[in-house]
Amino acid sequence: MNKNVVIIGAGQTGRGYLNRLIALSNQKVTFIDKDEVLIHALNKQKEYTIDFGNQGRESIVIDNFDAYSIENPKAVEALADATYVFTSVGEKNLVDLIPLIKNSLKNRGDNPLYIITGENGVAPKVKLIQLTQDKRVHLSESVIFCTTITKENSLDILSEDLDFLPYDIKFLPNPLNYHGMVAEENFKDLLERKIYTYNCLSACSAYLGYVKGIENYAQAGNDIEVDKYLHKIATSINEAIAKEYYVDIQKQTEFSQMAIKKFQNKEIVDTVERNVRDVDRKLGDHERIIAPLMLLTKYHLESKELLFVAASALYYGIETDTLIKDKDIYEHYFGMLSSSWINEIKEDIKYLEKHKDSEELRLP
Ligand SMILES: NC(=O)c1ccc[n+]([C@@H]2O[C@H](COP(=O)([O-])OP(=O)(O)OC[C@H]3O[C@@H](n4cnc5c(N)ncnc54)[C@H](O)[C@@H]3O)[C@@H](O)[C@H]2O)c1
Ligand SMILES: O=P(O)(O)OC[C@@H](O)[C@@H](O)[C@H](O)[C@H](O)CO
Repeated sequence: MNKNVVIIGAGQTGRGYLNRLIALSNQKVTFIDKDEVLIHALNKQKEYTIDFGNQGRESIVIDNFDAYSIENPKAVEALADATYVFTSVGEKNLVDLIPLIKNSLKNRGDNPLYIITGENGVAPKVKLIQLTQDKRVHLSESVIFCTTITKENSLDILSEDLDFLPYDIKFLPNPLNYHGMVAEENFKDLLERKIYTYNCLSACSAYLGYVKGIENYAQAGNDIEVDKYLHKIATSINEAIAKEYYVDIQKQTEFSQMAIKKFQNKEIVDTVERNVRDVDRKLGDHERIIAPLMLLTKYHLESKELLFVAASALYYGIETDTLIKDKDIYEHYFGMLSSSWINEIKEDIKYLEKHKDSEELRLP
């Protein structure tokens, strides 16, 4: 395939996952990133390796790329020549890409530009919507199921062994003929279901792991109490999600079981720290904790365990000073929930504060 491909964001997903699928299709790629140190390292080393730990898959050496910092005029040139631009910068950073992409449109011919987001979030492309004022620009989305983790002080990546990238075909004229990329017709539902199942359960392991003082992510997921919470929460949210998205309950249960299995897999050496990051985003109304709680409300269900996860996330935010400054943080983050649920969260916070110094926190 001779289409030019750019990946904005040469981090864990951009470098370790999106480009793996593209490199395995023998396609060249241009990375663009704001991190000058990372770009310098990519240009100096000219290759990096993706390892799969003990999952039984051979490592892959990746050397199919050029790499430019956003300040380099060659970044704009590469964008002007690109047919496909994948992003993997974090949903909240997408708006920052608008000036760069707009700039590249000035040097572009009539050819269409297809931007495919590779971000967690239920509608990440909305952040780029103003680009579609230019009729050449088309926005699509993909959903990232694969976990990729940077190795310390290295370009190399440790990855889950999964080459499966569903993407929204509705906004593209042709399928993406790259390894592992799968056209999805009913994409919006899949993306929401993924965030409310996988990322909800991921947040459960992560924030419960945090309050229990566990640093290794799979260890957190395998903790006896956390495991019990994960299964109870899955049972409640599955019922609501199956109803909301008209999915067979058995199919949704299997979906959540795959998520729990993945987050408990000790071969994927991930950290609680990576999974708790950006708590302000993760506590958003359409995100992994509040949206499933709202679905529970809609279908007259409840989960004390998920409320405790919400409290643990807030507690993490308070402790790390990473919440939005608001005089009423309960109203700010939980204003959509019923007052009785907000009161439960407040009680949970008191419990967490009371047991702050205990050797090992027991989940209530
Ligand atoms: N790592 C995973 O396992 C995983 C799994 C599922 C989804 N995701 C999603 O993938 C996306 C990327 O996550 P990641 O883990 O690769 O993060 P990361 O921090 O490893 O990489 C993000 C990269 O984007 C770059 N960046 C940020 N803002 C930029 C800007 N304005 N212009 C250019 N470059 C910019 C950063 O410098 C960094 O190199 C996120 O939306 C995340 O939710 C990641
Ligand atoms: O990448 P974030 O910060 O949105 O979320 C952290 C994890 O939930 C996430 O990376 C998952 O591991 C991933 O989405 C795979 O399901």
